[in-house]
Amino acid sequence: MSETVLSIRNLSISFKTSNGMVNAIRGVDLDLHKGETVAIVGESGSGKSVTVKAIMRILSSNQRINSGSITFNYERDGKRVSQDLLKLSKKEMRNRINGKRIAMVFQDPMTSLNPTMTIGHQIMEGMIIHLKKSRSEAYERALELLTLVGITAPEKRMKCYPHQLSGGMRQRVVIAIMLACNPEVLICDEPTTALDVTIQAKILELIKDIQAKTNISVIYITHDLGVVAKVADYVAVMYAGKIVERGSVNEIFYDPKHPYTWGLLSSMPDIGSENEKLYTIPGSPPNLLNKVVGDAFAPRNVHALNIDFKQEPPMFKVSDTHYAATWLLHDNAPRVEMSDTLRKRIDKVVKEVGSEWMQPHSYK
Ligand SMILES: Nc1ncnc2c1ncn2[C@@H]1O[C@H](COP(=O)(O)OP(=O)(O)OP(=O)(O)O)[C@@H](O)[C@H]1O
Repeated sequence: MSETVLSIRNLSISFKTSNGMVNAIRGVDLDLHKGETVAIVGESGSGKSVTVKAIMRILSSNQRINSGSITFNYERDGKRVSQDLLKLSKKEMRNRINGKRIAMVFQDPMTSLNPTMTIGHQIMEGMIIHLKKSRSEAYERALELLTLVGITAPEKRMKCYPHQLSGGMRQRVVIAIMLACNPEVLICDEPTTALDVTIQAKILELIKDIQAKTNISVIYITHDLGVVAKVADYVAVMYAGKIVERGSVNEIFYDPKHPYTWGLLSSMPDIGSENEKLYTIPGSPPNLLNKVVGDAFAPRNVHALNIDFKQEPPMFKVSDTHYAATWLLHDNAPRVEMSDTLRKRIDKVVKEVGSEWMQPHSYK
């Protein structure tokens, strides 16, 4: 397996609110390796955005980091250094990390673009400030980046303002801006949801393409398991502020172990045929203002065991790369498998999505 670029350990984060403390992240562990894509999936409110915003240290001021570390291994002055990002000051984060070594693409490209500046200026700015490039060097590189992200007539586009471009083009420009400083990690927070399906597919292809060319590591946040299937090497499934299952994309799609993952896969729209009623997981996630006892998913889990209501399950090892936090994996638990209906639905989507992502994983 390739070098670990980012390693999150035991991360717990709460938010102070007028109703009390919201325990948004409860002991997250996550690794990102060089050149690989980890997708974080889960329902709304499961803690995906808080996790990546913690990496960038851009959480709101009511945040409290209760425990944990976020170790980033990166290149500085020609040497590999290891740094706990939680120990850096905001200023050090701004000068050394954000935008330069870790870049983030948000759902709405307009949040990252300045409407009053030409896109050329915006792509060149980071290179001039962070990489100390001359204007002409930055200009040449900006043209290359626009070409890399699939924008034709780049000289002409450099002079455009964001409002003169379509949504898909703006997202491409944001990706070009994010790549300008050659970051080692790119974080994409549902960057395609605001776009139509064809453009979505093109942006996903673009991110994969860039990864193949630059060996950048990517964290991809999404609700959409279809997207995961297309972009990810590894998947982390989040529920109520915890990662409840993680594994390679094949392990998560072919051999999911956590009943929550079964639920997510069953509710994946791509799987249901037109006649089939789309499945939704019954109930709703717990209120994180309250202390969670046992397995947070237990009240929604038809396969719940008595222990689920009393004790939190540890991460059980399924393979070197596959772990799941469900008591169903305990030796003494009854044997429960995903339903036949789900198995059939997964097989169907595998056929639909097809292609190389369902081939055995080869580690880079
Ligand atoms: N500033 C904040 N103050 C209080 N609670 C917050 C704050 N930011 C996030 N939370 C809470 O933290 C939890 C996790 O939120 P997060 O945005 O990470 O979810 P998510 O999985 O990214 O959801 P979505 O898919 O809807 O973006 C939620 O319960 C949310 O209400």
